[in-house]
Amino acid sequence: MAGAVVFDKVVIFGVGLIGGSFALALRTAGVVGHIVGMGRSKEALGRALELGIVDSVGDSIAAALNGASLVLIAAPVAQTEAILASMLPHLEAGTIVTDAGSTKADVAAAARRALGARISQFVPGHPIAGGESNGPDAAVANLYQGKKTVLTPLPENSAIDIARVAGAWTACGAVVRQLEPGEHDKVFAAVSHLPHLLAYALVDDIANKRHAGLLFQYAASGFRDFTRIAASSPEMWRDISLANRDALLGELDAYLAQLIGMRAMLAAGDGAALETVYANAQRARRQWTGAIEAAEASQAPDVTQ
Ligand SMILES: O=C(O)C(=O)C[C@]1(C(=O)O)C=C[C@@H](O)C=C1
Repeated sequence: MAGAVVFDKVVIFGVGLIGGSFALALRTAGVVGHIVGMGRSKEALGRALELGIVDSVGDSIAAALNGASLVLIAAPVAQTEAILASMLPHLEAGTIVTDAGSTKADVAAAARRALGARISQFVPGHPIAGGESNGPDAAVANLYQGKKTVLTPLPENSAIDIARVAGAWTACGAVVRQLEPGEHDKVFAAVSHLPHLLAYALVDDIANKRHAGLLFQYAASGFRDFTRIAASSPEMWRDISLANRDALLGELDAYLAQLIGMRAMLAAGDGAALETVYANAQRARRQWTGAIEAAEASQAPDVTQ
């Protein structure tokens, strides 16, 4: 890849869907020398090695971090502080550390507690891509292609380190944006964390009904589309929900108010009011998907030449 930043040694904590796809994407782009996998599951690490996602599995944090150019933490967000604290004694001055956590204010605070004066080496990030499957077998080289990655740099980060982390994500095919951590957490509470909570809530509610078997037997594509994300990792979403609790509570309250309003329309048989909500939502949803399609078309290579 012409002009791309090259990373001699990349260490990835968590070699599942997110970390594994990062490894495969960097490798496909030809911007990485050696990739070391780290993590708590020996089974996942072995599988990542077998699939060629990583070149080796770290025997120890000291050995893994020796000469590392870039470290990605792709583990549930509640583990960030412990992982960074375990890295600190072995962290070389030239190593940049980033993460893929879905919440950013708590990650920044955890990093400050764990790294102290070395905080400048940590550039927080969040790739806006994923899926309900996890583990190394779910990893794919094109997961980040055309997707956004949001960096929420800290005041202590150098422009060079921010650019290097941005370069890694650009090499993966992602479009890099920057947000302030609090703003990031508010945005994703609304458009990612709340939808996950709602999908889990609906499936749990149905599953707990006496006639759940009958209901699932007839549930079709509408239910499938609405609830796909309820198949995601409960541990990951427990951590995200708690880490972004205040913003998520705010969004949940607003949604409950919307539901109460719609319940009243339904109870009153007010079809016009219900239809207005449905029409507003349909218009907004179509505008949103239209904008995505237009952006994809403008990014697609010109095949007419
Ligand atoms: O597609 C999915 O399954 C996802 O959950 C992806 C999704 C999202 O909510 O859009 C979830 C968490 C990540 O932080 C980014 C993206």
